[in-house]
Amino acid sequence: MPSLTSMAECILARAKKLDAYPEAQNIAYPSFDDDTLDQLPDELQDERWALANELKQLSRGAAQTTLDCALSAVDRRPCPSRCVSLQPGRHRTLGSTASYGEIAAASGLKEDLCRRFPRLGMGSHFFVEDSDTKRVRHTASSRRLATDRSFSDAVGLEIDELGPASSKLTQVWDKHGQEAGEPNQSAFCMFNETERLIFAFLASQPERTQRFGGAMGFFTKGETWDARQMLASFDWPSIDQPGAQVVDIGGGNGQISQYLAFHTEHVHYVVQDLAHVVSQAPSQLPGHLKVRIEFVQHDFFTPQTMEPPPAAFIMRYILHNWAEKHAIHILQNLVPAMSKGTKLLIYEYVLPDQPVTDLTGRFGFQMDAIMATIFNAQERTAVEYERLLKGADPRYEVEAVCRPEGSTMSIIVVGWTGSDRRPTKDDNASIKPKSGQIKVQTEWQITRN
Ligand SMILES: C[S@@+](CC[C@H](N)C(=O)[O-])C[C@H]1O[C@@H](n2cnc3c(N)ncnc32)[C@H](O)[C@@H]1O
Repeated sequence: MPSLTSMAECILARAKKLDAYPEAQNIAYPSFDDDTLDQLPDELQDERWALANELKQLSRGAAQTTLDCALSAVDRRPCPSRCVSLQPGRHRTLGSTASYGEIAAASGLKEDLCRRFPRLGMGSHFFVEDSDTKRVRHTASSRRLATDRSFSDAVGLEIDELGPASSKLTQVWDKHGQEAGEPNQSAFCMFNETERLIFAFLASQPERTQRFGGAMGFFTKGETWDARQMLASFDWPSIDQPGAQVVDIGGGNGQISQYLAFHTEHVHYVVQDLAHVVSQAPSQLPGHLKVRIEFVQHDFFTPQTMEPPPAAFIMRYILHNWAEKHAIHILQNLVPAMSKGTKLLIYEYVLPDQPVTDLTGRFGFQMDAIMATIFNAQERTAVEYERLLKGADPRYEVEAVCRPEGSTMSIIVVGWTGSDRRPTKDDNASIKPKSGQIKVQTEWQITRN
């Protein structure tokens, strides 16, 4: 470990880089009142995250850092979710400052509670109390919660749904085994005492459904999630021929197909999903894309029957929702429609095969824990994706794993080494999986040896 002084020098260099931003924009430096670095370009976000993270932990010491982490749920939970912030719009009666009595009247909570819990949050610069008037006002953190709906949805989802549900993970492993892979036996299901999957379960509770949707919107906005990565990672002109079809498996409302249709000329997109999704989705499609995009009901746990085979299949955010045996099943169901030249493009997090401390890298591990909690599923490393594909069918061949600069997400380009004709059982018997052939490079490209 470097000395504290040399770490501080590193911080100084980073701080200068970050300061250059408000200076160039002619805005104030960040404070607890006003987070002026909030709109930093994505490439600087990691710099910000790294600014003093390690030094902060070292200066607090091992025990206190661990306690801080353990206490964070107690620290934050009652404060934002119960007092003022998680229901923006609900407390418009409050002015720019409020007494504890006014907060109590607006929130319907006892004044005593409205004093104790915000004061706890104030230790983390969440609300601030004027020492003379004892009136409370927002800081940048509490104001953001009160004014940005999708942000408060994201925080609310973590505090009220995912955190409590994840406490059941070890009980799930005890009850169903560590290989537990059934989504209806997940920690989320155990916590909510249901066997219904999260979407079906939440469907009967509009507020929770809305919060889930808002949180997803928050987590997936910004350049690091951009659909452009799908465009950048594959040679689309090579398949953009008249008659070419691309199948968007579990494509939801066709968001990615819409984006790709806009950037290709000829390809016809077939968005497959469950009945209740495809019955609603076409109405959301802009009129000019209706001839290029078609919605078809198809359960990905049944074989594809497309004839002729499509130029490519896309799977975005599909495999990470499923444990290995189910993911293998989904991949095997593509086989009847695979042909030489057919590509499978998988858009997912691809976890590094090592612990990471940078912001975007850590998010993949957090999503891994969330997938485990909600679906008994997981994010995977590049090697695990290769193993999954080969386990489904040895004729799948990972051609590249691309993580464009600054992106959270990766695209795995998969080719098909089988013949043009429909595969038979004999094909399966004669082709053995090749292993240990991929090399992960530091820039997150994977190439074959
Ligand atoms: C996480 S969403 C991803 C949606 C879309 N691919 C995207 O990136 O916006 C998973 C999708 O899988 C669909 N899905 C779930 N089970 C399915 C099944 N058995 N067959 C087809 N689609 C399914 C869901 O309806 C949902 O649209």
